[in-house]
Amino acid sequence: MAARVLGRAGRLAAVVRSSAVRLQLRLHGSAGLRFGSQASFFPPLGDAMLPSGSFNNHVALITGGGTGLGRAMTATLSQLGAQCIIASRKLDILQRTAEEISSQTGNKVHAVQCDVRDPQAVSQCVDQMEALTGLPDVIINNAAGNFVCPSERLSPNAWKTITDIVLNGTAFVTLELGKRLIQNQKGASFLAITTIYAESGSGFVVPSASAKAGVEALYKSLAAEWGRYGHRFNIIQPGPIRTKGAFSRLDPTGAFEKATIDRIPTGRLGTPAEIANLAAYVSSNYASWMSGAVIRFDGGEYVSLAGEFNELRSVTPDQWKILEAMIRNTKGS
Ligand SMILES: CC/C=C\C/C=C\C/C=C\C/C=C\C=C\C(=O)SCCNC(=O)CCNC(=O)[C@H](O)C(C)(C)COP(=O)(O)OP(=O)(O)OC[C@H]1O[C@@H](n2cnc3c(N)ncnc32)[C@H](O)[C@@H]1OP(=O)(O)O
Ligand SMILES: NC(=O)C1=CN([C@@H]2O[C@H](COP(=O)(O)OP(=O)(O)OC[C@H]3O[C@@H](n4cnc5c(N)ncnc54)[C@H](OP(=O)(O)O)[C@@H]3O)[C@@H](O)[C@H]2O)C=CC1
Repeated sequence: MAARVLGRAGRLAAVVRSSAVRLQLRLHGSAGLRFGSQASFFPPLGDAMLPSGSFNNHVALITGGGTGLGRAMTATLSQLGAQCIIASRKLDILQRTAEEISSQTGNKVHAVQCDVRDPQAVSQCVDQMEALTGLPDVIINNAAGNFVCPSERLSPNAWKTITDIVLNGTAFVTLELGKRLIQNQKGASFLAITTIYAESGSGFVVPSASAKAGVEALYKSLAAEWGRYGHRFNIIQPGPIRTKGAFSRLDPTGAFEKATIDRIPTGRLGTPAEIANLAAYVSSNYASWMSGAVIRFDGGEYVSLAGEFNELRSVTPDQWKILEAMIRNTKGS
């Protein structure tokens, strides 16, 4: 009897061992489910989520509002009734965007040239804004600079350029407006756009990771300090959303796009309209109790990268039968 049981266990172990070799070969050959196919479960919606008029009589400043995600946020706020000011270095691009959005929504978008690295330029931009619209109710710090680069190739000026735009630029805009709003006893919503690797850090984008982490510390600190002046401070950490500015500097050949999508549990990139809806909600009076929040908006990419067993997604149900048998076979060992 004992010999029969031992014989059966031995045969099972042999089957399991040979199946395990086949399984290993197949895994190394990247067999299994294609993760990207899950996108059909998560179709993006493009229309504005908040009721129309949610930003009537509101003024919004969006840095970097001429392109990419900043442009999408400006379009949504403008559609919902806000008077917007968009600010960055390239006046021609800002003016084109402002005209296009104004003509679509019927609400004025103003273009103001400003390099956020220069505190004097920021102060002049706010002067111009005060003259055009008065002080803002909504401030979105969205302007940024970035490129992939091995850290050993970074010059001091490369480091300074990125950290000046991202951390110092956000601080200059926030402090200049904060002081004037406090003086005028006017409350406002401040939103900073960071990135998921502000939390984890990331190789090859080290100046950006360091500066975005600084922006998060700045906003969490001011959420605690300036609530007494009527100011809210929140952070959105986007995952990958296709924009010319980001993709041309972070994946110039397009070689990494498929791998990026494959690791996102919702199987696709985000869209500018989706983040614009979230930014509009966070900046609106519907979110008046939200301050100090850090909202990760990445289709699940961060947790997907973090969990050390997540690669087991590529194991098929048949392969699981084998793995389970192997694990159960360890009983008593
Ligand atoms: C594996 C991933 C695969 C796929 C994913 C794809 C995409 C997205 C996924 C996630 C995104 C997550 C986060 C995104 C964060 C972002 O911020 S994206 C937004 C990017 N947008 C921009 O950067 C727009 C603005 N950028 C610019 O204007 C320029 O690129 C700038 C360089 C940042 C600034 O221009 P400026 O004219 O002021 O500066 P320069 O004089 O040209 O350069 C200053 C110094 O930097 C050095 N430099 C410039 N480029 C590089 C480079 N590519 N590599 C190394 N060094 C560089 C330059 O030489 C200067 O230094 P110096 O020579 O010592 O003087
Ligand atoms: N797209 C993505 O996948 C992700 C984006 N993000 C973040 O989203 C935000 C928007 O990025 P995205 O739209 O993709 O990229 P863009 O390159 O389109 O946007 C960056 C904007 O910043 C402005 N800008 C750059 N330098 C300065 C400066 N010195 N002064 C003022 N404005 C400046 C640029 O305008 P100009 O050249 O006219 O100055 C541009 O409009 C950024 O904060 C980025 O870090 C975060 C994670 C993922």
